Amino acid sequence: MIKIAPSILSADFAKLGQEVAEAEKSGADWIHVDVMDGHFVPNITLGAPIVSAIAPHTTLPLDVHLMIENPERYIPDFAKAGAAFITVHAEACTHLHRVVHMIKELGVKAGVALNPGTPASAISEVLEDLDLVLVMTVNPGFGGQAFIPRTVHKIRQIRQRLNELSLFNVHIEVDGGITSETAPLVTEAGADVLVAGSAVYAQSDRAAAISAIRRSVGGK
Ligand SMILES: O=C(CO)[C@H](O)[C@H](O)COP(=O)(O)O
Repeated sequence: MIKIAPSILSADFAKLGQEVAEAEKSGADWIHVDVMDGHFVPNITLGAPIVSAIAPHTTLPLDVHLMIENPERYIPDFAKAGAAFITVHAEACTHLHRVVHMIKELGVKAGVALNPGTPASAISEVLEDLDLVLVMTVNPGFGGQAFIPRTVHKIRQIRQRLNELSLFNVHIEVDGGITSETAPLVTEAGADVLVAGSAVYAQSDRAAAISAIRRSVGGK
């Protein structure tokens, strides 16, 4: 079953509680929260207090994507704030294995993200410890960017490796430029969680937007 995770990066920040509640009512599966620090990526968004503030407005899993340097400094705060998943970037972690285990020891599911320029091999030594691999299909930092087609082969490569290792429960999430046109390309390659920012939150009818993405991948 394909999961759709609207990214609140494209939501109205002045009414985030309502925005996450509306996404849930409109058929979303997870809520994706983009945390940016102005160092790892050239944009600043939000921190753990905002995650705490939106948590009571939804029953959906909060999928927190840390686009920050030194994520280990903030992981306990995001766990306490109610994150169901915490994803760190391979490029931001000198001690990736330690960081992944830190997330898991806090009782949170652990993900690692790869930028478009980072090969799948960057996570080969931690693959068996992960709940989720996030393949960035744009360079992180901003919503509304164009999907990078070259990232599709990496999704296929990672799904193949997960299958070889019998790791059938590890999610492959994609993020950036996901629309009804690009969603079939990534699900065919093996992605099962689709982050969609502008394709959901920039639309006036969020339920129709989520349905359109779901239909594009065969309603799976
Ligand atoms: O992580 C992100 C940007 O770094 C966002 O989640 C992503 O860009 C979603 O926006 P859109 O669907 O509009 O591309």
